[in-house]
Amino acid sequence: MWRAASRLGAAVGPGRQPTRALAMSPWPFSATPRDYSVPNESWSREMRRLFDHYSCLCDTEEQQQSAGWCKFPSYNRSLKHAAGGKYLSKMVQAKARLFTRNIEEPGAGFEYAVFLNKQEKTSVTIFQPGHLLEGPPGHLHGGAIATIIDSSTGTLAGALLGPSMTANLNINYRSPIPLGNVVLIHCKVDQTEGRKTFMSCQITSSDGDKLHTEATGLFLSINLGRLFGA
Ligand SMILES: CCCCC/C=C\C/C=C\C/C=C\C/C=C\CCCC(=O)SCCNC(=O)CCNC(=O)[C@H](O)C(C)(C)COP(=O)(O)OP(=O)(O)OC[C@H]1O[C@@H](n2cnc3c(N)ncnc32)[C@H](O)[C@@H]1OP(=O)(O)O
Repeated sequence: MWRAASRLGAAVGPGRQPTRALAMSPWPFSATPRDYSVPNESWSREMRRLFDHYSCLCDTEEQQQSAGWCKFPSYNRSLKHAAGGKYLSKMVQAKARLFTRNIEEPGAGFEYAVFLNKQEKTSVTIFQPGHLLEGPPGHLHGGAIATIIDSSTGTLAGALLGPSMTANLNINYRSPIPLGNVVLIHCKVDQTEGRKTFMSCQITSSDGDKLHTEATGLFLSINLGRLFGA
């Protein structure tokens, strides 16, 4: 991992602090990673209500201990996820952006926040799909549904196992999702076998009454260095 990072020209390694190095860097980038999964002006009342509800479950250290919930930060680059929010390098993939965070207009694309319960190996994503994600008239594109499922299950797999990749995803689309409607994406780990983690996922309306989508997926933990040819 360290070897792969140094191949990227990163100022990381045992005993080295990339964020501090960045603070002294001449590059015009922020050293503080922006968390995109926080309320903005496009969030509906329902989206904010759900955000507050899950945030309350993980408000204090004490509550985190008992309930096991925490909000997972969401950056706009997967390299930052891999490095715990820090920049690994300014030079590599400078234009690369995480697919779900590359529409800049608030509310136009994927507005979401992931809450994890590591003890129970579950997560809930609150998701408000924007108007640029249209498939059937007025409704969410099936590929966008697959994307948010992949991101939600992938985040849970990544948080529990470290770097991992989707090997398989099976999706049953049960009822269309209207654009702008807030939905919940419930993910859980069904089974772990060595490097393999089998997950399942359901998308429901925010009151839980309507089932929109069901999915299962297989994630394989990987050596991140392999992605960079190490
Ligand atoms: C991406 C890393 C980022 C790091 C992140 C760190 C923390 C994460 C935290 C937050 C993340 C934030 C956001 C997350 C957002 C999005 C997540 C998106 C994830 C993706 O969007 S990711 C892109 C799509 N994804 C691919 O692009 C994969 C292409 N693919 C491959 O790279 C290889 O294919 C790989 C690595 C999957 C396996 O390769 P490999 O060489 O390591 O393993 P191998 O083939 O030997 O298989 C070992 C055992 O798994 C079984 N097996 C394999 N594949 C199977 C299948 N499909 N069905 C059933 N069983 C299967 C074999 O049968 C064998 O089983 P057995 O051991 O029993 O014989």
